[in-house]
Amino acid sequence: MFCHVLPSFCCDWRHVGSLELSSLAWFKILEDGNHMCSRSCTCSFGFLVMKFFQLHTRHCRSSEGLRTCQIRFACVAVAMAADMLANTRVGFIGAGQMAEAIARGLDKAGVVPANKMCASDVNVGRMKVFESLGTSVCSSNTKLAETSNVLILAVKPQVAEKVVTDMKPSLSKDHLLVSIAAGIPISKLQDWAGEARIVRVMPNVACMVGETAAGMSLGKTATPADSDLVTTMFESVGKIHVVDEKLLNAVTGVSGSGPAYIFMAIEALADGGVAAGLTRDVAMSLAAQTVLGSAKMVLETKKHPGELKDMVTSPAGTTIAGIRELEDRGFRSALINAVVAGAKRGEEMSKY
Ligand SMILES: NC(=O)C1=CN([C@@H]2O[C@H](COP(=O)(O)OP(=O)(O)OC[C@H]3O[C@@H](n4cnc5c(N)ncnc54)[C@H](OP(=O)(O)O)[C@@H]3O)[C@@H](O)[C@H]2O)C=CC1
Ligand SMILES: O=C(O)[C@@H]1CCC=N1
Repeated sequence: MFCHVLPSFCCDWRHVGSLELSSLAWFKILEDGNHMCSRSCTCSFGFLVMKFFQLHTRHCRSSEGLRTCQIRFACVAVAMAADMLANTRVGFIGAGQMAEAIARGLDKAGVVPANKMCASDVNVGRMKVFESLGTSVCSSNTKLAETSNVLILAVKPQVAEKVVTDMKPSLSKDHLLVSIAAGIPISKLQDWAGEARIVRVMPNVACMVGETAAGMSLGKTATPADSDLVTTMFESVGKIHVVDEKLLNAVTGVSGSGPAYIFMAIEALADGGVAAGLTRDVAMSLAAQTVLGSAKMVLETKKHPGELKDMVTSPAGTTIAGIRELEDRGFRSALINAVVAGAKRGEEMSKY
């Protein structure tokens, strides 16, 4: 069955921009896939499995054939993803809030276990935090480059140039540098880093709970396999979209900075609840759960938020009274302006 399916399958797989493999490697993966399936069924590479399922559906006419092939492709997907991640050693340059959020998320998802991550930071306290996660720590960024093939640049943008240029002699084309620094263009990162392959990602802090919203753009020498690896890593802690690099500042405005706006909204909703007589605990729980439920409704129903808002709004009822207040005070306009201001600030930062 594989002999029948494989040629067009390989073709499709390449078409979606994945690993380039010789046919021998493919057969090894197929064999390993069968072996791994029995012991790795719980592997969290659902998106890869789905890709394989979708691609394969075109090749199977009978439901029995489809089922058998789906199982085999699932095995292949698991084997490929495991193979890709097996050689990945993630090093965090800067062990601050975002590095911790990503490290915790990757470890929790089982995609990169803590013992395959390392961090370096000028702040000893932050290194201790990473040690407590079970990762190793390095005494310098240069040492980090010696032990890690995927480096996540997680220092503040203001120090990024010095940090990366200091590391340049220890970077080679075998390193993938994933920068999460706001506003720093790939062209500058490439100049500072020399031969390392560059991917720029704008995630948000919700990596920590597996619900990040991220955008990414690839540098010129980054490969489809790099794209797959970064996608796998960030899909294990949320959602990631590939965007044109010029739109990454817009991503920063919406979802990079967005959690801060939503935290403020939750705090303000809870304050309102307290003002109306609720205890702080109950008000906070109601406010946070309301944001969670509303976001889920947008994502799961795929209905326009305006339509969902109308579902809540009874004629002459309580909600329209509240909406009128918000409209009077420019609620929507304030959010739109906040996103645009964040994006504009990202553009300014890219010019330093
Ligand atoms: N916070 C967020 O929600 C998001 C942040 N980002 C981006 O992520 C990056 C990190 O942000 P964040 O985690 O908030 O920042 P943090 O300040 O929490 O983390 C940066 C860490 O890097 C350390 N550091 C400073 N200089 C060096 C150096 N030379 N070598 C190694 N480590 C060093 C800092 O130490 P010290 O404090 O002592 O200087 C600090 O511990 C930024 O570029 C930001 O734009 C992207 C998306 C979201
Ligand atoms: O405020 C900042 O600059 C960073 C980037 C996105 C979120 N925090």
